[in-house]
Formats: sequence, C-alpha cells, structure tokens
Amino acid sequence: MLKVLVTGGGGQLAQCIKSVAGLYPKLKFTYKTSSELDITNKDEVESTFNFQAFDYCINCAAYTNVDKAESEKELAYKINVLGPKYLAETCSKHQVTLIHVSTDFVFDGNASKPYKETDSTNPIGVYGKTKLEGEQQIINTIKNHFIIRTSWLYSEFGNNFLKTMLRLADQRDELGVVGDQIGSPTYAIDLAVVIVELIESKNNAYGVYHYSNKGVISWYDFAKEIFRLNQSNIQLNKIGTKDYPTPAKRPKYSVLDTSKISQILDKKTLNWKDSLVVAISKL
Ligand SMILES: NC(=O)C1=CN([C@@H]2O[C@H](COP(=O)(O)OP(=O)(O)OC[C@H]3O[C@@H](n4cnc5c(N)ncnc54)[C@H](OP(=O)(O)O)[C@@H]3O)[C@@H](O)[C@H]2O)C=CC1
Ligand SMILES: Cc1cn([C@H]2C[C@H](O)[C@@H](COP(=O)(O)OP(=O)(O)O[C@H]3O[C@@H](C)C(=O)[C@@H](O)[C@H]3O)O2)c(=O)[nH]c1=O
Repeated sequence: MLKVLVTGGGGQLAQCIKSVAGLYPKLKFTYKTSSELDITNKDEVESTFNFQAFDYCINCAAYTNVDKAESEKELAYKINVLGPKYLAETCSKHQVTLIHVSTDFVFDGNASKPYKETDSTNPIGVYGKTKLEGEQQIINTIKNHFIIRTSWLYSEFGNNFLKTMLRLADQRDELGVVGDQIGSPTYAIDLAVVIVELIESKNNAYGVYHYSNKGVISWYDFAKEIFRLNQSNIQLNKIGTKDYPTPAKRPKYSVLDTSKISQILDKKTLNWKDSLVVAISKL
C-alpha cells in the first residue's frame, strides 16, 4: 500500500483527487487542509512527516488568485515559493516523492506553437513568477520530484471559470468574455486521474511535465460552449483583453504540448469538449 499525503486538502484539485481516490484501493490518501497543515510553517511541515510515514506528497496548496497576487506579493511568495521549498526539503529527508502542480502562467504567451517543458519561461505576473520560483526550489532541492504544469483548471469543486460563468448567466442578460487569450481548459478530475495513475505506475522518470485537455480555444469559446451545454440564454459578446482590464497581465497564448506525459503514461489526453460535458453533468 502506497501512502500519499495531499496538501491544500480543501482546494479544487485536492477535492478532485478525493473524488477519484476510491478507484485506487492500493493507495492510501491523507488530506490536510490549510488549517491542518500550513505549508509555509516549516515546523508544521516537519512534524507532519515525522508523525506519519508517506511515500508520496501531492502539493495542491497554492496561492491562486492571479489578480490579487499583484497586491499581495509577499503572501503569494510565501505560499508558492517557501511552501514548496519546505515540502521539498522535508520530502527529500524522508525519501518521499514530491508531486507539485504548476501553471501555464510561467510562460509569457508570446509563442505561436504549444509550449514544451524545455521552452524558456518568462512569467509576466506575480502569480506566474512565484509559481516558477516554486518549481526552481523543488528542482534544486529534491531529485524525486514531478512538476506538472497545467492550465485553465475547472471542475464541479471550488472556484473556477465554469462556475463563474454559470453564476453570471443567472445574474445577467449580457456578458463580455475575452476572445484573444488562447489556451486549453483542463477538467481537474482528468488531472487528478493522471496524478494518481502516475503514482500507481511507480514511474521514476522525474522532472517537469505538461498536462492539459486537448484543444486550443479562447476563454470566449469556452464560455460559449458552457452556455450552449447549459442552455443559458445570456447574450455572450466576444471582447478584447483591452476591454476587460485586470490588475494582472495574462499570457495571450499558453497552450501546453502534452506529448511527454502522454508517452510516460501511455495515455491520450482527453478532449476539452468531452470533459466539459462530464463536468456540467456533475453540477
Ligand atoms: N485553478 C487553475 O485554473 C489552475 C491551477 N493551477 C495550479 O494547480 C494547483 C491546484 O489549484 P486549485 O486546486 O485550482 O487551487 P485552489 O485555490 O482551489 O486550492 C488551493 C488550496 O491551497 C490552500 N492553501 C493556501 N495557502 C496554504 C498554505 N499556506 N498551506 C496549506 N494550504 C494552503 C487553500 O486553502 P484555503 O482556501 O484555506 O486558503 C486552497 O484550499 C495550484 O498549484 C495551482 O497553482 C495550475 C493551472 C490552472
Ligand atoms: C469573469 C470574466 C473573466 N474574463 C476573462 C478574464 C481572464 O482573462 C479570463 C479568465 O478569467 P479567470 O479570472 O476566471 O481566470 P484566471 O484566474 O486568469 O485563470 C488562471 O488561473 C490560474 C490559477 C492559472 O494557473 C491559469 O492556468 C488560469 O486558469 O477571462 C472575461 O473576459 N469576462 C468575465 O466576465
């Protein structure tokens, strides 16, 4: 039986892992919410690993508010950089494999073809910068690590774009959504399955991986399909990034090349439209 610690236990991805965990009886999961384990508290991290033995740690804890990060730099740094550093140091000491989740926002978005793991990073906002520094702390500290960069996560759990769109459809007659930011939505349940299967496979090809659902669309296209499937009558307008000013800049193009993870898991990535149907059926 492999023992797996999941940090950030109350967040979207951790709840997705919880909802699929029952399908993997050979794995024993322990979830810690932010109040049970604050990853920015080195003593708490150490005592958690001293108290209980683990084979894997999935770090689902993060500061994920992209706009607020611009004005809460220190807090974002603590959670996205120091937290992963403490986890990496402690996992290394206890020979625990660390699986960390990162983001397409480590790239600047100036590319015109999907980003490979080896492409140069150049984050354009505080959130992306702290996530990249968190990755570097892990790479420099622990050999046994997987860093999985993903994009545009949504699910029936937590806060995400799908739920925001459905809420706004109930409240408004009309909505503008940006059509000039391109990426790939990812159903967090699909990512949860990939992470759990990676553990079950006991694969040791450590390193950085990209995972998203298949398909290249804009946020506008995503909203359009959400409203179509949900039979919402809201009038949806395609707008430009300049018409939707936000504190944080976001990459214009952040499509990830997922061929490396598909190879090690021998698994094709699922199409975003098919996964969206599943997610909406769970709401
Ligand atoms: N959401 C997205 O669109 C994307 C997310 N990612 C990455 O995926 C991962 C999971 O994201 P997601 O589940 O959506 O994020 P959520 O914001 O839903 O979950 C993050 C969790 O981290 C917890 N947390 C915050 N600070 C601490 C701390 N100091 N110690 C322990 N836990 C803490 C939060 O708890 P509390 O609420 O109590 O503060 C929350 O439960 C993150 O690494 C994120 O960067 C990557 C690409 C896209
Ligand atoms: C709510 C709303 C958003 N938008 C735009 C703003 C933004 O450019 C885009 C997505 O908005 P959100 O704020 O929901 O998503 P955002 O927080 O930018 O999502 C990002 O989160 C982090 C954590 C990641 O790691 C990224 O992969 C990505 O998923 O849609 C509109 O155009 N109209 C709207 O009504």
